[in-house]
Amino acid sequence: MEYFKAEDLSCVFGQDGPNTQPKILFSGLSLQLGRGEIVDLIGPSGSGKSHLLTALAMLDPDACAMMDLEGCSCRDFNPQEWRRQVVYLPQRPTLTSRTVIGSLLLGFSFGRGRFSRSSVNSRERPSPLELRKGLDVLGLQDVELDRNPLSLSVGQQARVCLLRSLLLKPKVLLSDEVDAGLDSDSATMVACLLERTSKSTGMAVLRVRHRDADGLASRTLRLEQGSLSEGGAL
Ligand SMILES: Nc1ncnc2c1ncn2[C@@H]1O[C@H](COP(=O)(O)OP(=O)(O)OP(=O)(O)O)[C@@H](O)[C@H]1O
Repeated sequence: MEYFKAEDLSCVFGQDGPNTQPKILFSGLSLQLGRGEIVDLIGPSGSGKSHLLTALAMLDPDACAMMDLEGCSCRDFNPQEWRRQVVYLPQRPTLTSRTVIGSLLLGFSFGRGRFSRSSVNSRERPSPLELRKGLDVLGLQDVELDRNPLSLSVGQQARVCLLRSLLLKPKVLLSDEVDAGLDSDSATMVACLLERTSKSTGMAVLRVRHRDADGLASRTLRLEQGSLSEGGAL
C-alpha cells in the first residue's frame, strides 16, 4: 500500500464558461509519496506546480484527483478533514492573527467549533515553551511570541507559517517554495527541520523549489507542458 497516492490528477480552466475554450493545465497525472519521503517538484514558472499542490490539498476548484492516504480514499474525508492531514503551505505567507503565538495556534482553535469531531482536538496544544523552541530551531530567536506578525520580514513570516503547519502534525506537507526568500543558513534550518520531522513522524513532503538541490529529496519530479516526469535538473 502506498502511503499517499494521487491518480487522474487534472486541472482544467474555463470548463463552466459558455463562450470559453477550456484550457488544460495538466490532465491524467499520477504520483505517489512514501511514508517519510521528501520529493522535490520542479518545472518552469507557470507550468502548474502550485496548482498541482493545491489540487492535492483539495483547495483548487479547477482541479480534481483520485487520492488515497494510508489506504483511505479522499472520498471518505470531508475537505476540511483532508486538509488537516494533507496540508498546503502557500508560496505567500498569510498571518492574520495579531500575535505570533495567535498565528501559531490558529489551527488548534478550529477544533472548538463546527469541526469539533476533527482529529485536531486530539492533538496536544503546544505550550509557549515548545513554540519558543520551534521558532528558535528555525533561526527566529529574535521573534517574540507576542509580536505582531506583520512586523516580520517575509522570510520570517514564511518560517512562522511553516511552524504553524508542522504543529498540526500533518501526514503530508505540500510546501510551495517555503525557502524562496531565505538566505542559505535559514534555508538549511528549514530543510533540517523538515527532514527531522519526516523521519520522526513519517510525514511525507512534496516541495516546490527553485533553489539548487540540497540533497534532502529522495526523488525529483518535473512538471512541464502538462507532463510529470521523474528526475530532471532545475
Ligand atoms: N483561470 C485561469 N485561466 C487560465 N490559465 C490560468 C488560470 N489561472 C491560472 N492559470 C495559469 O496556470 C498556470 C500555472 O500557474 P502556477 O501558479 O500553478 O504555476 P507555477 O508552476 O507554480 O509557477 P511559479 O513557479 O511561477 O510559481 C499559469 O500559466 C497561469 O497563467
